[in-house]
Amino acid sequence: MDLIDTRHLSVGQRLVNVNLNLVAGEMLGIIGANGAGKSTLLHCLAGIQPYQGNIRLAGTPLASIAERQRAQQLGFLPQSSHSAWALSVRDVISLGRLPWGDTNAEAIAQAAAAAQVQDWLDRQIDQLSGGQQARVWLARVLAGQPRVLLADEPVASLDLFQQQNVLRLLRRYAQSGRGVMLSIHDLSLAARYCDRLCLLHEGQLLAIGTPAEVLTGQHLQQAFQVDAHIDLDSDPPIIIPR
Ligand SMILES: Nc1ncnc2c1ncn2[C@@H]1O[C@H](COP(=O)(O)OP(=O)(O)OP(=O)(O)O)[C@@H](O)[C@H]1O
Repeated sequence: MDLIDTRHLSVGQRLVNVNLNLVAGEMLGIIGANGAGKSTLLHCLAGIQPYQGNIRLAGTPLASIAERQRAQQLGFLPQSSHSAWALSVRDVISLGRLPWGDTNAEAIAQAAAAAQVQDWLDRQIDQLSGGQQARVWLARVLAGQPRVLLADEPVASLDLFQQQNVLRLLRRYAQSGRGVMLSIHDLSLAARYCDRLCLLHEGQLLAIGTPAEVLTGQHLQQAFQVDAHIDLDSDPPIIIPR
């Protein structure tokens, strides 16, 4: 079943006629050069960017879904988050329950454990490092237990161990019958963890499919202007500029 499908999704020249879908159980990686339109696409799906065309959430037009229901179904982790207030980690994670109007202690504890932030619940978020804060904001989204989790570069500020931890947990999250769509610059990690990839180039969908279908020399040359060494058969996969 398609959790998300877009038809002729456009935002001026920033996103042009993008047709894609997110299937239940899958993790879909959005890749492309700086400025290719990855955040713009995620912002449209998250309901914070006006667009032309159609987006459907589990078959229902997104525009016809009440804001609260939409927030229950779709969780969004922006590229960077910060709090204007000195909130505790527990308070930040609890914000993820706002769409439900509860403080489901089990959901909050599970989210904190998954993002490995459970030891900091009583600390102030502004007294954590950048990468530590990023995991707390991820826990906030997880606490809402959305059917579709959208994440804009969720591993950009994380160390090697936490990149692996977060990508594994997002994959498990998708495999539980939900869906995850994330933008990611590290193509080797994208190939290793994503079921399918969607390659954007200058706002257009250049390719969508399995990592082997999308990560070809020709596509990477067109999208990134690099001649890349690609070895998807090695474990882990290797994609680096020559
Ligand atoms: N608020 C905005 N108003 C107008 N144009 C914008 C706005 N935000 C981004 N853009 C433009 O839209 C295009 C796509 O930007 P977007 O942020 O979606 O790219 P991206 O693929 O996420 O890039 P990056 O990898 O650098 O995060 C870029 O040309 C950018 O300059």
